[in-house]
Amino acid sequence: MLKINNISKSFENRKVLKDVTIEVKSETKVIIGLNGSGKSTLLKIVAGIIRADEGRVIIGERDVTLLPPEDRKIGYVPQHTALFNHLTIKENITYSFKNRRGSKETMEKTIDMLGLKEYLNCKPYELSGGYKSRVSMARALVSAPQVMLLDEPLSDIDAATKEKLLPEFHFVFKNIDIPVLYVTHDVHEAEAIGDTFAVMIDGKLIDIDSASRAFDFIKNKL
Ligand SMILES: Nc1ncnc2c1ncn2[C@@H]1O[C@H](COP(=O)(O)OP(=O)(O)OP(=O)(O)O)[C@@H](O)[C@H]1O
Repeated sequence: MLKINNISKSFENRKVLKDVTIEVKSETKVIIGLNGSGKSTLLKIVAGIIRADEGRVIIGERDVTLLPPEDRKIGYVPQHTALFNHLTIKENITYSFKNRRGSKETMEKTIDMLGLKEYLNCKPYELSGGYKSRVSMARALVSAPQVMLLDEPLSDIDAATKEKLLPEFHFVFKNIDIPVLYVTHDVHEAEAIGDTFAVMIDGKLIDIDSASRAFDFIKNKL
């Protein structure tokens, strides 16, 4: 279980997260929101990249609020993630594996689930955008995280490739059976990947019962 309790954050005296509280069980919770509503800031706080002004982040029984990113056991796929072009796909994936936990078995399972076996000796520039997304996902998964965070991981991907990837990612999330927090502004993507949904409006997070209600909610609040 991931618990985000009463998180607030200001930048230059402007409050961008306002008392955000959310619980994510072993499920994929999608946060839908407009540009600038605070989604990436929330993920970065959970990942430990930036510090909240107030509030706590709890993973299972561990309060990780003050821990550095590498001690949180979190897999994080940032927006516009970059791969190392001079390294092979295998080296890109094992790069984080070498520095963290995770077993050879987890690595092989991840590579298998994401259909990357035959590309291990390629360089990133030889792969399509869709396959690069699979590699970014694999890189986050090989260290056997207790929570996965994904910040618009398919924002650079064309619609047809997205159609193909979403069910595959859905399968991966079901298989790893940990809390997954997935950020997007695309309602169709949210529906395809999510078990539960929340909408971020101007720094406030509200649980909603279906992705299709997100924009009604946003319009009513604007
Ligand atoms: N380091 C920073 N310094 C100052 N302001 C920031 C910083 N990071 C984010 N902001 C501001 O905080 C607000 C929320 O940004 P955030 O990136 O979290 O939104 P978002 O919902 O992820 O949007 P997008 O979909 O465009 O990525 C924005 O107004 C942004 O300009």
